Amino acid sequence: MSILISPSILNSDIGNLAGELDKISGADWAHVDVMDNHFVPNLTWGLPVIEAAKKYSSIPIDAHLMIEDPDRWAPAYIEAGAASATFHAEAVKAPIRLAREIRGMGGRAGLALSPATQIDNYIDILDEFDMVLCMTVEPGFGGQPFLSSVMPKVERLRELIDKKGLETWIQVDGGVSADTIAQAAEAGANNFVAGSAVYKAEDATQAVTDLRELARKHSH
Ligand SMILES: O=C(CO)[C@H](O)[C@H](O)COP(=O)(O)O
Ligand SMILES: [Co+2]
Repeated sequence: MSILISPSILNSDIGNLAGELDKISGADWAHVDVMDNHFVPNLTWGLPVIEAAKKYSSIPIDAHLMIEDPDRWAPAYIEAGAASATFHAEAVKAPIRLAREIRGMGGRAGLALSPATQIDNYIDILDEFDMVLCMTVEPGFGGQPFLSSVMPKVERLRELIDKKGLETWIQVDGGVSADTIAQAAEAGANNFVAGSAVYKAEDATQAVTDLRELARKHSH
């Protein structure tokens, strides 16, 4: 399974969106965190930023929707230009219907699990999703420490996906850095979101290269 690096623009200089996206042109995806101040206690941005990112960069956009009522809003993110829309298990009402709608529009459908949410309810419907996002911080803010306690869930998910012969990506998001990416790769994640570790680095482009190398070295 390919290793994918998806820098989060959460802590980038959003006033210079085009330049900030340019710094990560060597990455695979640009992770855009949408927060509504209801699902999480923080407010970021919505559809216009997806449209702008699409306009100013050719990197595929990975929309992480930390919002209430994703059933209503997620398709609009694909319509706005995101290649992938990830909605939270804790917020969605009809995950199968929503995933099918996203896929029907040509997008990738992602299911996000907050740290305390288990995968048991989704095991039989894993094939409905292109990606499962295992949050390694409580959603809402960048710069929080990585929760190693989520790794057994990643390991179990990797086993289930492989046993079923699926191509579903496992994404980890939150506190991923040069110090923590190895554990996530060893547990079986293949898609790594890194916000602070990229945008607070002196050289964001180099940080992406370094993270990719570490993830490759530790994945199996
Ligand atoms: O979804 C998120 C927070 O809810 C962010 O994607 C995540 O926190 C990235 O930032 P950092 O790498 O600094 O943790
Ligand atoms: Co995110």
